[in-house]
Amino acid sequence: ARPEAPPASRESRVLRVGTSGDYPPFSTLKEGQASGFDAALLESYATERGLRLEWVRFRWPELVADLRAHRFDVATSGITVRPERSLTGRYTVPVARNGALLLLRRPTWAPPAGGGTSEEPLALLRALDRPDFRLAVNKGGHLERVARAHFPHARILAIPDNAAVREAVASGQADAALSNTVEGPRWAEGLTGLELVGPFTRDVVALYVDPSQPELAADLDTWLLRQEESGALGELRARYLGPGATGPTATPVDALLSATAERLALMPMVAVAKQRAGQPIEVPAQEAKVLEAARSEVQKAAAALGVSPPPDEALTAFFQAQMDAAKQLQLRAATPADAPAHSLDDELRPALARISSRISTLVPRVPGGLDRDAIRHKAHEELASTGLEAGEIDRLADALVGLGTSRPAPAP
Ligand SMILES: C=C(O[C@@H]1C=C(C(=O)O)C=C[C@H]1O)C(=O)O
Repeated sequence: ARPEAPPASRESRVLRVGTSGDYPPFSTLKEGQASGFDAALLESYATERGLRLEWVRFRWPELVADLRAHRFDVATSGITVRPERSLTGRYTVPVARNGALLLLRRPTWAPPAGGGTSEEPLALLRALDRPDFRLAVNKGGHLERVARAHFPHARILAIPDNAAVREAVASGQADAALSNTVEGPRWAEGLTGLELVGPFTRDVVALYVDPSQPELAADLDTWLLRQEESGALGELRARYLGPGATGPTATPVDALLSATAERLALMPMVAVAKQRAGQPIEVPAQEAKVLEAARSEVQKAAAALGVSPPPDEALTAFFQAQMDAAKQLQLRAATPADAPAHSLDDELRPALARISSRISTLVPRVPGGLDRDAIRHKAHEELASTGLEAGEIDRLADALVGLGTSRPAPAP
C-alpha cells in the first residue's frame, strides 16, 4: 500500500533559501539559523505566506551552479545584479543599493593623500594599479570581478572566506581590501590607518530566484514593491544596512531603470553570440516577439492590479526604445576572439525574456505626473555604466515617463 501523504493543511510549504552566511550585515548563518537583513526580509515574507524557511549555505564561487542545480528556490545574501548571473537566474526587483569601496592602507609609494594629486577615486585607483599593490578580495563573487577589472596589474589576493579578507588587511598581509558601501564601514571599525576610497561602482542587490519558478519570482516582486511602498523595506535597510545602502530601490521607476540596466548589460554577450554565428544585430522577427510578449504580460499585470494598461502607443515606444538601445550597444560592443560565447536561443534570449517580463509587470505601475527632467537625471545615474549616449538615455527616460501620462498622478 502507498503511504498516506500528510494532509496539506498541517504541513506548511518549505521555501529553501540560499545564503552565503558570511556576509554581515546582509547574512550570517550559525547552526542553521540565519540573521541579518536578508533573514529579516525573508522571515517577514515567509510569515505572510505561511511558508517554512530552510536555509541552505552556498559558497560564492558556486552560487550560479547551485541555483542551476535547484539547490534552493531563492538565494539572498546581498547578491549584486551581474550579467553572468542574469544568464542563469531570475532577479527580483532590487532590495538595496551598494557600491565598491576600497579599504586602503596607503603604501609609501602611492601618491600622498591630498598632496597636490587629484583625489578623484579613479585617478587614485589607477596610481595603485601596479604589481606591488596587494589587494584582498572575496573570491568568486562580484567584487573579485570588480578587482580584476579595475586592477589588472595588481596582485589580487582572492580569498575564499569573506571574513578572512578583512583579516588580510588588518594583519598587513594586504595593502587594501575591496569591500562595499554597506560592509566596508563595518570592516573599518577598530582598524587604524585605513582610508575608505570610493564608491567607484554603482550596484544594486536583489533576490536571485530559480528561473523554473516564475510564480515565486513574480510573487516576491509584488511583495517587495508593497514592502517599499509601506516603508517596511526602508526600515529594514536603515536598521541593518545603514546609510551605505541608499534607498529606495523597489519603486516602479527605480526598479524599471535597474531592469533596463540589467537587460542592457547582456548586450555585449549578445553581440559575441551573433558575431560567432554570423547573425545580424537587428532581428525584426525577434523584436516582434518581444513586443507581443510585452503586450500580453502588461495586459495581465494591469488586470491583476485593476488598472488599465498604458495606451499601446506609449507601450510600443517604451519597448522600442529598449530594443533600439540594445542594438546600439551590440554595435559598439567589443567581440574579442577569446570572449566566452553563450547560446542566443538557449541562454541569452531566455534571460532577456525573464528581465522583459519583470519590466512588463512594472509598466502598469508607473504613476502619472512624473517630472521629465527628474526622471532623465535619475536615468543618467542608473544607466551611466551601460555605455549608452546621453540622447539614448533621454529617450529611454522620456518613454518611461510616457507610460504614466494617461494615469492619474498619485495623491499628494
Ligand atoms: C537582443 C537582440 O538583438 C536585437 C534587440 C532585441 C531586443 O532588445 O530584444 C531583439 C532583436 C534584435 O533586433 C536579440 O536578437 O535577441
